[in-house]
Amino acid sequence: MSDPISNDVTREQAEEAVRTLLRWAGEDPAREGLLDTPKRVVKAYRDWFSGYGEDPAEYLRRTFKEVEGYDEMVVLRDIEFESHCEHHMAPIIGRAHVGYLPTCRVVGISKLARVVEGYARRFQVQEKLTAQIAHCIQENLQPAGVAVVVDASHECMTTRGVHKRGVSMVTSQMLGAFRDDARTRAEFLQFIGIHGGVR
Ligand SMILES: Nc1nc2c(ncn2[C@@H]2O[C@H](COP(=O)(O)OP(=O)(O)OP(=O)(O)O)[C@@H](O)[C@H]2O)c(=O)[nH]1
Ligand SMILES: [Zn+2]
Repeated sequence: MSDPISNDVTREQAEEAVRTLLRWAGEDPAREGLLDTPKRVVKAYRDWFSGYGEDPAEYLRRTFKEVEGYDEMVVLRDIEFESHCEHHMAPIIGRAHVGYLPTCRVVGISKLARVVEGYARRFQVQEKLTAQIAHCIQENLQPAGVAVVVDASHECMTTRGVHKRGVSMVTSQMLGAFRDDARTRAEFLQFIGIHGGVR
């Protein structure tokens, strides 16, 4: 399998960079317990950052004709994800809630979770992640509206820096009917368990 994230960087160069960081932190990369660490880290990066090798729009190509008689919103809530913040390369762990108002086509529900994964497995800023998910669905499914709420904890805030545990960041991107119609938005927020801003 070709390396989806390295571009012109070889696996050997990536492993050497890990050895450099280990040395910089005060370790001896030749120590027995660390010998395979660069290889493991590069493998972990392939997993965490596999989103660079994906086009999330592809997941939305396969649609079904709207289910007869159903013309209300579809909501997928509590989609767990792991991402990494682009400022500190520290984990962002949270949940995304995605809703849309189909016009004539619906998508297999797993595909909404795949879109979340495709963008989460990159270096991210939460606001950008939220907007990318919403715009991808809007552009590719052309529904009457899309709503995305992301609720996540940033390890750059919990394990370092300001050290605030239990803090989560909530972002939302509302498009179309969810933006224009307060009742549609309220219904979505009720579905995902947010009432008047309090979960
Ligand atoms: N808006 C936003 N901020 C983020 C996100 N992830 C991390 N940050 C913040 O990015 C900021 C980077 O600030 P800097 O002052 O450049 O970095 P720093 O010195 O490491 O800051 P501290 O975290 O306060 O120690 C920090 O306030 C982080 O909390 C995100 O997804 N969205
Ligand atoms: Zn950070």
